[in-house]
Amino acid sequence: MSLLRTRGLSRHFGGLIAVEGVDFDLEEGEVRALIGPNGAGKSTLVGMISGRIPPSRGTIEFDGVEITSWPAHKRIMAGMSYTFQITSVFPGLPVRENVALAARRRVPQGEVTQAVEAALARVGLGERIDQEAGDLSYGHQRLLEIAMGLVQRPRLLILDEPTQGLAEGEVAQFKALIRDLAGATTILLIEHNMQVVMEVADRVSVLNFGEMLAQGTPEEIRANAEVQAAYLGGGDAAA
Ligand SMILES: Nc1ncnc2c1ncn2[C@@H]1O[C@H](COP(=O)(O)OP(=O)(O)OP(=O)(O)O)[C@@H](O)[C@H]1O
Repeated sequence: MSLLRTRGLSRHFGGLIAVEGVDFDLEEGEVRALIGPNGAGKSTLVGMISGRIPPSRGTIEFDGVEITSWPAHKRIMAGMSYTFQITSVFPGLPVRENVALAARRRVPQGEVTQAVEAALARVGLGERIDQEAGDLSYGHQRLLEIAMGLVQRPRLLILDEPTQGLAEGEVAQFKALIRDLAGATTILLIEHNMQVVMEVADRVSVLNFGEMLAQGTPEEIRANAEVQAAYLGGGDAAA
């Protein structure tokens, strides 16, 4: 059974069709990359999956339960974790406190300290646990965000452009982390860096103008003529 399943999922903003009729299935334990040109609808799609954006039409099931109208916090409780672009980091609080706050909803009180330390060690920030989050480099703040997702022990971890702004060494660390998590945690990754996609994803889904253009292994996607025309051939993401 799929862990996540959408049927006919659509979102319109006034007359603009951001996402249209998307049927999307994620199998338990897989690493899936979601790619597509700028404005293709990737953030809108994961916004609907994570409960931040209400769909105009369609349904979402998580672990066999229809969750289409559930608020975001209820989805987190059910094991869905969504990390994006630093906005959830409190710069004035120590790294440890940031992760502990993220742990609150999912981790029993007595296990929080250990869970926080384990999550930070996993992303390579173990030695920075007592620093103020605002003093971390941009790349380390991105890794902190991932730790804040991981500490929730998610069944589905959704990462929105996790390598954006990371230094080369941090990207390598990120790839190793995803390989380490693969199998135990289902991962959905919005990613522009094609090298990362090719190296870590089991399967790739391509959105174009709000519709699912293609899905397949990284090799199949790389060889797909339609995808090349829409995406890989043209813009900066081909690198
Ligand atoms: N709140 C909104 N109001 C109006 N239009 C929106 C809104 N959010 C997104 N859109 C539009 O919907 C379309 C899809 O946007 P979305 O951000 O989902 O694409 P994306 O694939 O994530 O792009 P990027 O790679 O640039 O982040 C775009 O045309 C965008 O301008």
